[in-house]
Amino acid sequence: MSATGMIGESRVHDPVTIVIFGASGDLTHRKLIPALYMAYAQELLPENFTIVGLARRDYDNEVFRTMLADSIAAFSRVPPDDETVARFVAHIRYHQGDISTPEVYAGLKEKFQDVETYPENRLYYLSIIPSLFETAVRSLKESGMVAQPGGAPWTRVVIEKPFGKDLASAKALNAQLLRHLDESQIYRIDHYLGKETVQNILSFRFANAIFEPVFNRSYVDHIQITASETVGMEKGRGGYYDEYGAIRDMITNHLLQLLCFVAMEPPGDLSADAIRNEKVKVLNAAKLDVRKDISDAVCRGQYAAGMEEDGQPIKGYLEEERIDPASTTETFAALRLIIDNWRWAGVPILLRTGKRMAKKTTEVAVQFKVPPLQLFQQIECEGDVCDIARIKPNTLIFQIQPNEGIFLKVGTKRPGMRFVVEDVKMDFSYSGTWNKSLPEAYERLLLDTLHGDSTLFTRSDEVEAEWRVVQPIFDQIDQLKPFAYPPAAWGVPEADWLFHGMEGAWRNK
Ligand SMILES: NC(=O)C1=CN([C@@H]2O[C@H](COP(=O)(O)OP(=O)(O)OC[C@H]3O[C@@H](n4cnc5c(N)ncnc54)[C@H](OP(=O)(O)O)[C@@H]3O)[C@@H](O)[C@H]2O)C=CC1
Ligand SMILES: O=C1O[C@H](COP(=O)(O)O)[C@@H](O)[C@H](O)[C@H]1O
Repeated sequence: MSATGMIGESRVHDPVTIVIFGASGDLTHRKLIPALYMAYAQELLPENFTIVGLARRDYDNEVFRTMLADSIAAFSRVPPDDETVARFVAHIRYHQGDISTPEVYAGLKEKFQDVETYPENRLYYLSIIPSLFETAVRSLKESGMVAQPGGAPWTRVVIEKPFGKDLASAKALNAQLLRHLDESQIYRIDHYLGKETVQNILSFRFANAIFEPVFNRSYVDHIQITASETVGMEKGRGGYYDEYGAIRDMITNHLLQLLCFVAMEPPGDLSADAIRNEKVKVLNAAKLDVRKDISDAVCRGQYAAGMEEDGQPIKGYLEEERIDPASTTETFAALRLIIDNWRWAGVPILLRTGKRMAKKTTEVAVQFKVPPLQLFQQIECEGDVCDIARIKPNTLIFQIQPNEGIFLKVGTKRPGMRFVVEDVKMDFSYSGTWNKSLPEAYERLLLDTLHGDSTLFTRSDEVEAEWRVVQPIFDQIDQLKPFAYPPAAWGVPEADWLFHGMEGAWRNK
C-alpha cells in the first residue's frame, strides 16, 4: 500500500496507455502533464507507455506536443531538462473528437492498435465536466475498451471532482458508474490526499505514541481547519464556480478529508480499505452543530469589490466573468460540526474556506484545553507593549501549505526573575529538514493509480458520507444568505458567531 510512501517512489512496471479526456483543458496543462513529466524524469513511469490526449480542439500530434512542452516548462516543480522533455513528449499522441459521439471511441480503438505493442493496460483520466463522466464511461464500456476487473490487462478510471452536486446526485453518479465499472476500477480523486503534509497527519498521529493519548475530548478544546486563498475567480472558472460555490468546491471534499485524517481512529493496518473504513466512520458520526437553526452552524460570505494595497481596483464576485450578477453563491463558508462518537463528543470542529481572503494558507489547528489551575501568568506582547494575561492553551498546527510543517505552541518561562510564561513555537518544517522540493499531489496520485493503489482515493460510500454531512445546508440554503466581505479579509465577521458558547476565536494569522 502507499500510505507508507513506498510505492509512490518505486517504478511502475506494467506498460500502460494513459488516455486523458479533456486534454486541452486547464488541469491537463497545469497539473497532469507536469506531474507525469516529473514521474518520467525520475524514471518512475514504465518503459513502455503512451499518453493519448483527447479533446475537441483541432490539434495534431506536433502542435499538441509543443503546447505540452511549454506547459512543462511553465508548471513543472523543478526546471525541466530539454532533452528529457523531448523524449517524454514523444510518448504523447493527440486524438481529436467529441466524447458524446461514437466515432471518437472507434478512433481511439484504432489508436490503441497502433501503439499498444504491450499488454492492454489502460488508465482513463476524466478531466472533463462532471456531466460527461457517465457518457465517457458508458461509451468506453460499450466499445469494449474496459477490461474485466481483477485481472490482467487492467482498466482504471480516474474521476475528477466535483463528484455530484448534492447527496442525491452523488448517489446517482455512483450508481451510473458502478453499472459499467467495478468499484476497484474507479479512482475518485481528491488532490488534497496527495499532499505530503496531509499524509503526514497520519504518520504524526500513529507513528508517535506521545500525542495519540491526548487526541480526544478530555484534552482537546476544539479543532479549526482553514483553507484560505487570495485568488478570486481564475480565468475560465466562473461558470463552474457559480454553480457550485465554496461549500461544494472545497468543504465537501478537501476539508472533510482533512477532518477525517485528524479525527479517525487508528486503522488496523495500512490497506486502502482499512483506512477508508475509518474515514467513513468519522463522516458518519459528523454532523452540523445545529442548536436552534442552521445559522448556528453555517455562515456564508461573498467577496465584494475593493482596492489592492497599490490602489488597483479588485472586482467583486458579482462583477467577475461568467457570474450571474444576482448570484447568491458563496465564495466564503464557515461551518461548525460535531463528531458524535466516544473520542470527540462535544468537541467543536470549525471549518472555513474562501477566495479573496487575507492569505493563502491551509492548516489544521488542534487547540488543547487550558491547564486546570492557573499557576502562572502569561505575558503577551504586541510590538513594544506587553501585557499580563491568562495562560494560553497549547495548539498543535499541521501546516499543510505553504511553509509545510508541524508546529506546537507551548508556554515557556520567559528568562528573568519573574515567573511569567510566554508562548513559543516548537517547529518542524519540511524545508528546514529536507533539502528537496515536495512532490506535487497529482504526481503522487497518478503514480498510485498506475500502481493500482486506491488508498488515497475516495470510495463510493465515503463520497456519499461527505455529502450527507453538508446536505442540510443545501436543504435550508434560503436561510443562509451570504454576507459581503472586502477582499483580503478573513472572510465575514459574522463567522465569529460559530464560536458561541466557547472561548476560542478564528486563528487569523
Ligand atoms: N483546473 C483545476 O485546477 C481543477 C479542475 N478540476 C476538475 O477537473 C476537470 C477539468 O477541469 P479543467 O481542466 O479546469 O476544465 P477546462 O474547462 O479547462 O477543460 C475541459 C476539457 O474538456 C474538454 N471537453 C469539453 N467538452 C468536451 C467534449 N464534448 N468532448 C471532448 N472534450 C471535451 C475541453 O476541450 P475542448 O473544448 O477542446 O473539447 C477541455 O479540454 C473538471 O471536472 C474540474 O472540476 C478539479 C480540481 C482543480
Ligand atoms: O479543488 C480545488 O482546489 C483549489 C485549491 O487547491 P490548493 O491545492 O491550491 O489548495 C481551489 O483553488 C479550487 O477552487 C478547487 O476546485
